Amino acid sequence: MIKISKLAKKFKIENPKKLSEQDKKDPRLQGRFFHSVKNVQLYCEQGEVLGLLGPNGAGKTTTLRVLSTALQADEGSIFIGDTDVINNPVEARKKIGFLSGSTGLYGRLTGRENIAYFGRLNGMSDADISAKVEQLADQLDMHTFLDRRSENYSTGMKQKTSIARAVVHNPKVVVLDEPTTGLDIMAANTVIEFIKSLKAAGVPVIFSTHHLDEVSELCDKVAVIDYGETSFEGSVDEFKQQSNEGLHAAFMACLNRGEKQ
Ligand SMILES: Nc1ncnc2c1ncn2[C@@H]1O[C@H](COP(=O)(O)OP(=O)(O)OP(=O)(O)O)[C@@H](O)[C@H]1O
Repeated sequence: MIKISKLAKKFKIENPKKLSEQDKKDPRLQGRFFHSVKNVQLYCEQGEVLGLLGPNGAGKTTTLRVLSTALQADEGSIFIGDTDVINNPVEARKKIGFLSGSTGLYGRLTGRENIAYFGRLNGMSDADISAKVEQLADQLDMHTFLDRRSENYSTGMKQKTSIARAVVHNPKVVVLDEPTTGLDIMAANTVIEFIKSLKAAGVPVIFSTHHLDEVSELCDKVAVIDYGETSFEGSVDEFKQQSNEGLHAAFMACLNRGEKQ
């Protein structure tokens, strides 16, 4: 179970001149601080997949980075089962598999070595790592490139390796930031099937996406973040009911942008 309540995270702006034009006009910019996440809540039960939606800059990545302990929250609470993530980040980290958009692979290592390295960091035995890498290579269709140096991997190969690395230690929950962005249809499909296998194994998965068809196919729940606040949280059916003109219109109906601009 993952439960986020009233989460807030702001960043100090060291150089206001470097802000993007969009950020300069954003109501979350207050003095020297940009309040990226102001009031986010979401809840994902055992075996559920939650799709995190929101326009560019809404605060999805910031939320997922706080959830995965890469960033510290300013306010709010996060629980993974009984574990208080904000007060026990070291314990929480062992329970989380996190795919971030920004973490690179070690180019001089092969895919297998990259994944094994993370397994070792998580205290796994060599035998357990070998067995798990084989299983993940089957699931993510990685055998043809697994023993090549990762520096020349395609985007899809890199993403599959990063996903395998994120879950090698059998985390209790999995958090994926835009896992299919930039992938071709086959690689995206492999990743979607992999998320389905996590769900089947009872692992809660939260993933951010801009692809509404993935939400429809994969998710039990949807949360929409707009200007750093959860503007919708509910089941996929409830999300679809936000409009009778399709998923895109349902998403737009969750934003209420006009009220804030
Ligand atoms: N370190 C930082 N310092 C200042 N502002 C930041 C920082 N990190 C993020 N922001 C701002 O916080 C807002 C939320 O960013 P975030 O990356 O969480 O959005 P997102 O919903 O993931 O967007 P996208 O869909 O484009 O990936 C953006 O306006 C961004 O510019």
